[in-house]
Amino acid sequence: MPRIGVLLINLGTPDAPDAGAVRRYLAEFLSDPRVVEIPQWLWQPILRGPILLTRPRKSAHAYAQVWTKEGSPLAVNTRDVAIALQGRFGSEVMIDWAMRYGNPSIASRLAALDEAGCDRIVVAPLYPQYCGATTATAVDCVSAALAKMRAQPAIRTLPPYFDDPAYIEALKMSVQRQLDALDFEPDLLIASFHGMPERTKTLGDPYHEQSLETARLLTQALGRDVRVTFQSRFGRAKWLGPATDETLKSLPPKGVRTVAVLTPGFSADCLETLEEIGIRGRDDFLAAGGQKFAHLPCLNASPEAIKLYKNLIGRELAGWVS
Ligand SMILES: C=CC1=C(C)c2cc3[nH]c(cc4nc(cc5[nH]c(cc1n2)c(C)c5CCC(=O)O)C(CCC(=O)O)=C4C)c(C)c3C=C
Ligand SMILES: [Fe+2]
Ligand SMILES: [Fe+2]
Repeated sequence: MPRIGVLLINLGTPDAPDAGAVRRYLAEFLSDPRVVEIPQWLWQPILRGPILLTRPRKSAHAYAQVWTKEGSPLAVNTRDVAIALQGRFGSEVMIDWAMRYGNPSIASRLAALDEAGCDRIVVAPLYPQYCGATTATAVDCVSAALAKMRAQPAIRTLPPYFDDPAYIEALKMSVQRQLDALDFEPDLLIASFHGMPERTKTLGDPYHEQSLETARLLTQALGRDVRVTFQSRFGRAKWLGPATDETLKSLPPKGVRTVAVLTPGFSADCLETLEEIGIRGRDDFLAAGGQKFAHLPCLNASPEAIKLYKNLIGRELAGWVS
């Protein structure tokens, strides 16, 4: 019987690409005070009113464009990482996966690991850069589930790995492999990270700094420039910039005709990479006069990714496995 569990956690996704499922998902996600840091008495009427009345239909349309036969890309890619990683560990270690919002929930997979006899668990939020809205809320959710258990497992959490040489190496290998497969040499390589409200930086969130450091190390490793941008702006507040969409539109008039965009802050391809970058980003760039556009896939369950996670998680298992 396995005694050690590993729970890979990713952000979350709707159960289906329809407005009802997207509404349920967005209601849970956007009610998290770690994600929208506005007092709930003020925010809930806005969320339950204009946002949940209009956004689900628009988002469902976007999800439908990237949905796969097996389900949401984020869930499928995260599941595939868990399956591939299980093959790299012995039967003493049980690898499972969960979504912070939606299904499979963190509480349900922790319960499954507990039932399988795991009394030691490594919690691995699959976010290279720490952010209150991603890493912290995943750990909060684990803690909330543990708070309901009489006999708790021992817990270790995977630290952010934004500057880990193993992560930079995985990104470098993956980017080089994908650039080699293109039929063009891009004038510019862009690293697009998910955005955050700018004030979270002043409040002490290290996300911005860690994203810039990842890009700096990747620039060094690749020996070529990497332009940093931030995507997926939400709401009216000022977000981190420069914005990916505005940057893509501004480049062709400046003579940049071909680009390749990577999304190194996302461990798995999802709506934000496949639709926002792969479809809308491409359209924006070509409409502005660009000639060739490539969206480079995330690490997903690639050999580079599995080698990386084996290494990162293996370190957390020190003293727990022989
Ligand atoms: C205030 C709103 C949002 C913050 C803050 C935010 C931070 C944040 N998000 C990710 C990663 C992902 N976000 C995804 C989808 C998504 N994000 C927001 C809003 C905020 N994100 C919304 C409303 C949505 C849903 C889709 C939409 O309606 O536009 C996803 C993809 C989910 C999927 O199902 O594919 C990911 C992944 C990070 C890393 C981050 C902070 C660093
Ligand atoms: Fe997001
Ligand atoms: Fe988006």
